[in-house]
Order: sequence, then structure tokens, then C-alpha cells
Amino acid sequence: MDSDPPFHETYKTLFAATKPLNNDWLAAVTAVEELELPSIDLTRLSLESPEKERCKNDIARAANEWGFFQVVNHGISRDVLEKMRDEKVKVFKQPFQHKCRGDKFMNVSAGSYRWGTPTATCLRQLSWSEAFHIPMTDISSLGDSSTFSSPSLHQFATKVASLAQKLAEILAEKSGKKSTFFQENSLLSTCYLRLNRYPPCPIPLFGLMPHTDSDFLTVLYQDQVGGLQLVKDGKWVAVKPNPEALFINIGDLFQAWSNDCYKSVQHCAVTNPTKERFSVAYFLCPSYDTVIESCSSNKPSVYRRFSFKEYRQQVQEDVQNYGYKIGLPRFLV
Ligand SMILES: O=C(O)CCC(=O)C(=O)O
Ligand SMILES: [Fe+2]
Repeated sequence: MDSDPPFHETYKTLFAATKPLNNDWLAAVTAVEELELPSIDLTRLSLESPEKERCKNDIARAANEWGFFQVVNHGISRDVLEKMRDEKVKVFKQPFQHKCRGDKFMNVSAGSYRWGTPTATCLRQLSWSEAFHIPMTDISSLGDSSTFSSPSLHQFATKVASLAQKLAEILAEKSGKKSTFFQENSLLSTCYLRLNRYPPCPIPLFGLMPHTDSDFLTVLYQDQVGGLQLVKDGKWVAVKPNPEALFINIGDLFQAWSNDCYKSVQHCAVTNPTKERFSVAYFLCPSYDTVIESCSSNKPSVYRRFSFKEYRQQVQEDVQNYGYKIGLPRFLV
């Protein structure tokens, strides 16, 4: 189909050079147990205490024990989610050449469309997916686009942004610091949405390579196909999909700010042999100048102070030099 990126053609030498079914790493990503993530009903937040406090405690516990959880009754209606999904399908169905021309095509910044892994030297380094990376500041300028019906995108982005903010504040409060830090330091121009599409893939591959998110907190909406996996107690597990829920994960910056109380865990997406899969992630990020330091006064800091700008630069440098992100271990005291 001419909307699919030319994966086979571009990576044919990698396919020829690898016998994927014999590789241990593929066995590890395909034969994993499926688990249901802790599920938190957010209607409890509008009840009186003690139920409201119990709900906040459940959120903090999940962020500490799992780094990942799902929320239901999150306030984003099925209608908003379905419209968002319809738009994603429509935009990914455009011819590949149009998607590459991203800026003219959708009124979003040049380079917002990405696919595959240009630096991959073997199949295990390849991400079998395509994505639009859309800064929140571009979302309001999508209005003129005929392809991306902006009201749905805008509606989804606004609601998901306020949910992310609310959860960040609860987590800050529960780490012992009733804080406006996230309100003051989260900046629309650095927050972004990523629309992901994972085309069917004849052999099991990563749709998205294992990684941690370099933000405060991520909100993920995924369809019913499944493919999200994460590390729990040192083992890869598959996440049971739930299209009614939004999935929340802690990013590196929150782990550092909470002095390792909340966990930014490795996760990845794996492909499906017959079905395409869609997801959309919202990344809550601070301004580049924001300094991240431990909020805890009674325990020595695990990480040294660093700015978000410094963190991003270090990640980019490591990816360039070593082919992968090192992340927080770089900033240990
Ligand atoms: O699509 C997924 O399930 C994971 C997406 C993700 O981890 C990301 O976009 O950072
Ligand atoms: Fe991620």
C-alpha cells in the first residue's frame, strides 16, 4: 500500500542478514506473560475524603511499585477518543510521500514525521513504526489543514494535558511536597503529542525499541490490539490492552524529582503479524531551563541537579555516540 513506509525495501539487507526466529532476544519479546496493570477509577477523586485520599494513595503506590498504571473514568469521553482515533487513521492513510512532506501537508513543523530507525545496523535495532511528533504549540495552528480536522485533535490534546497536570500534582503531593512545581514549570511549547502507527509485520520485531520516557509523565491511549510491554521486577511483561482506559507512565524527570520514589520503567512496543496498531502519547515536559532536583529533604539525593536542557543534550549525545540512551544513570551523585 503506498501509504506504508518502504520498510521491506529499505531494510532488506538487515532481513537478509538475520535469522530472527533463532534469536534469543526475539523469544524474550514475544513469549511474555500478559498482565493487567493496576486500574484506578478517577471518579473517586470527586468523592469526599477518605475515599479521595485513598484514590491518591493508590495512584502514588502504582507509580512507586509499577511506574505504570491505567486510569478509567478519566473524564475524556469515548466520543473524543473515537474522533481522535478516526483522525489518526485518516492521517496515516495518506500517501507516504505526503507524510514525508509533513510541514506543508499538515501545517506542523518540518520533520514531525518519523519512521523506522535510520541508524539500525541489525533487526533488533529497528523500530517497525511510523509516527507524527507534534508539539502542543503546533496543535493550535492546525486549523487551516484540510487533512487533520483540528477540533478533535485540539479537544483531545487539551483534555489529556489537563489530566496529566492533575496526576502530576497528586503525585507531587503524595511524595510529601504539596507543590505547584508542575503547574509553574510545565510548558506548552515543550509538551508534545506523538501519534504512533505500527503496521503489521510478518516476523516479530520491536514496533518501538525499549526505552524510558525523558519527561515528567506520559499519558498513552492505545487501541485493543495490544503490543505494549514493560519491565516489572526485572522481567518483560505484556500489558493487557483496554481501550476504555488511559495508560499513565512515570518519566525520567519525575523519577529524579521524587528521588527514586516513582519509577521510570523500560517499555517497548512489539509488532503484530496481521493487525496494524495505533497509539497516541502525550508527554508532559518542563521548560528547557527548569532545574530538576530531589524534592526530598530527609534522604540524600540520588541524582545531581540538572536542567531539562542538559538532560536532553546528554541523551542526544549518548544516542549519537553509543546508539542508545543511557538516561538517569548519567546523573547519579
Ligand atoms: O505505543 C505504545 O504502546 C508505546 C508508545 C511509547 O512508549 C512512546 O511513544 O513513548
Ligand atoms: Fe514511551
